[in-house]
Amino acid sequence: MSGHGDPVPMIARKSAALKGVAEVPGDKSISHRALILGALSVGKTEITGLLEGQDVLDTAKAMRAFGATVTQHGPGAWTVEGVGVGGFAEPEQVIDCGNSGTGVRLIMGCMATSPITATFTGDASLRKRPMGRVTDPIALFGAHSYGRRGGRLPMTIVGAPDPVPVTYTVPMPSAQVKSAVLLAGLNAPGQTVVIEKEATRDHTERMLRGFGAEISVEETPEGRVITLQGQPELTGQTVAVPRDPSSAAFPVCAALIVPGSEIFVPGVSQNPTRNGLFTTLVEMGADIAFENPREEGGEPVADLCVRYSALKGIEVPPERAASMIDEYPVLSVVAACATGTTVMRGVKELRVKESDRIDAMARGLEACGVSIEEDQDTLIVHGLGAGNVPGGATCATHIDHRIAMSFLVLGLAAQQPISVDDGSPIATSFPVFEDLMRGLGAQIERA
Ligand SMILES: O=C(O)C1=C[C@@H](OP(=O)(O)O)[C@@H](O)[C@H](O)C1
Ligand SMILES: C=C(OP(=O)(O)O)C(=O)O
Repeated sequence: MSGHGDPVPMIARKSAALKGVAEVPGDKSISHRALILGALSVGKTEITGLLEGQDVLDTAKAMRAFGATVTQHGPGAWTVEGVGVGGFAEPEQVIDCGNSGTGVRLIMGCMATSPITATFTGDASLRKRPMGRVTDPIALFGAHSYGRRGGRLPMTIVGAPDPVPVTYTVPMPSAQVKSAVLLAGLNAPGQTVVIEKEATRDHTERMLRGFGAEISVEETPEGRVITLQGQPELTGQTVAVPRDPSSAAFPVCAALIVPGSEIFVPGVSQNPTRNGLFTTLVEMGADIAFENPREEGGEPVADLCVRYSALKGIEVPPERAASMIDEYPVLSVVAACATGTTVMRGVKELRVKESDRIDAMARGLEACGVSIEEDQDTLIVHGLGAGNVPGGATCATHIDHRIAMSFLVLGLAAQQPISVDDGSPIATSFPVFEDLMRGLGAQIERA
């Protein structure tokens, strides 16, 4: 919701070894897509393991506003009775996507080729984020958009009454933009082609195929060429949402930096377009066993067994950035506890997330006594080694869940407690974070 309530200051203190099982919630990206594709299908979609974070709840509400019937039956168990491709009704009220870039951008895409008008808004963080990256390609289908200067929310989209198919090369590595174009292409006649120079998370492609769309992906020297046949009949499916690797990152990184820790994190998605953090941590010397690899709900998953490790800084290959884009904040915390320097290049997309994540991490790490270097596209952290981060600061989270969780993780291993000014945004993606971390032995409290 666009209202951002009272701030919730939180504090994390140096903790004894973390132990136990961390059952992290369902994947946020897949949860949004399950609701949206369910709404665009004919018949009933049954979802288990849905993330009940605020971002996803806002998408559920939006799908109701466009005419779908979305019902919760129990924890994580939801059904969607869809209206079919091209069947969206015109919402009577403003669509409030709260804190969620994924929600607003994907929904703008899927209404842009229907003869309806919708107005979108979000919280103070989302209202600062660029929407031109979606309104540019949907204009090619024939949609019009009227927003604030700089392509900011609130924004009204007038859908194309007679959409034409589009061939579009995504100018930045963004699964949200790729997905918005594919979802718009669903209700255009003929073939919509999306070209991405760097592979980004592929849940939309996988799920569109699973719901019955004709979609092909070709790896070419120019990048991944995705071809979608327009106006398919999508039919309701059963979707088992795997656990979110981006949420798993927090207990995993906490266990790596708190001496003596050993935790088990079951059923985490290992989709190769999402698992860059785990590859990076192993290169830094992390003791992570990937047990029982299997397929669940069309995604590769594994159980992770993670033990405290003495880590060393590395240079993260820039071409890995898209597969770990949301994990750089917590990686920079791990880097502060490693020996040597960790270089993260090719990360300028971090500047347009819920906050400018390069700036937020740089300022917070400096306040905690860690030395950093940054430029527009780079963050470099000079690690102090395990147990040597002074801490003793309050870090600003800028309505950004991942910044809040990252500094709370650092507080578990720092010499002095670390506070965050506002932990409330954690509920957007990981509503059980506090309880889950405390269950492992982490000293995290509301301040
Ligand atoms: O498509 C998605 O579900 C997402 C794509 C990424 O954003 P961009 O597309 O802006 O890179 C990521 O940061 C976000 O958390 C979820
Ligand atoms: C960037 C993120 O989400 P969104 O873009 O959906 O707000 C995130 O969850 O880290």
